[in-house]
Amino acid sequence: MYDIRQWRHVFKLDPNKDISDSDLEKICESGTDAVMVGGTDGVTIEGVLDLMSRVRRYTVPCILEVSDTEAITPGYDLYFIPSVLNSPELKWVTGLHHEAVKEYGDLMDWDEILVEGYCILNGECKAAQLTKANTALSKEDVRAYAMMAEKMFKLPIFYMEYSGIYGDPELVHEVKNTLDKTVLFYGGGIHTFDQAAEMGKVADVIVVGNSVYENLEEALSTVKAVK
Ligand SMILES: CC(C)=CCC/C(C)=C/CC/C(C)=C/CC/C(C)=C/CC/C(C)=C/CC/C(C)=C/CC/C(C)=C/COP(=O)(O)OP(=O)(O)O
Ligand SMILES: O=P(O)(O)OC[C@@H](O)CO
Ligand SMILES: [Mg+2]
Repeated sequence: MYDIRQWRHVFKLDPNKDISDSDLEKICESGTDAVMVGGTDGVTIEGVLDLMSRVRRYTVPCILEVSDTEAITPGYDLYFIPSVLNSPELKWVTGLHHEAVKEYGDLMDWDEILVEGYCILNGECKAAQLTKANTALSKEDVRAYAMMAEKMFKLPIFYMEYSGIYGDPELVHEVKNTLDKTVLFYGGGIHTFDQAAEMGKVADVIVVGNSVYENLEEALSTVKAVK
């Protein structure tokens, strides 16, 4: 139904932040491949439902990136489920997932669910703090997580998460060369056309989050940089 291997660009909206109708229209009509709803903190069912109903006015695919079992609702096109491969706490790798599948497993349409193998690389970001991710990683460490995601666990997505800071395009390039089928998502610190173009050359899909709330016109320019 949705072929993420064709995607190049995703906007990530935070249910914990306000966005006006006119800004949301620009985002949804920008030519991005999808709008993903997700955040680390303050993710409530009200926020998730509000963004879903407002993004639904447009034809752009709408994804919920699940970070809290209390804030899941039917009605999204796809559900992305993060599993933080470099967290030492089982809870963030398979623990919460086990609880959620116990509760919703029989109701779930598994064709709508894609697991993201997360590798968090900015130790200062909220997701790293929450999951106590080990971000002191060498190139070999990151490549090994990518290989595990693809070859061992057959995950559809490997997500290099720098949330809040611009990452290392050379490392992203190395990881891209490690992957064959698994789609490489890059997210973090993309604000400008040039940054999007640079990361877009090495990652399959770039994710643009916070800059939407900081400088929307520049954020919109990132779509044209990769498409
Ligand atoms: C009928 C019905 C309800 C259907 C739906 C079925 C369905 C989809 C069920 C889900 C089943 C399932 C397996 C759920 C998993 C549950 C879960 C809670 C998993 C844990 C996820 C996880 C590891 C979270 C940790 C944090 C994380 C990695 C978040 C990702 C998003 C992220 C990094 C955002 C950036 O953060 P932000 O808040 O924007 O940070 P700043 O403010 O600093 O920018
Ligand atoms: O907010 P930014 O830094 O753009 O990061 C995007 C996304 O990877 C966050 O999960
Ligand atoms: Mg954010």
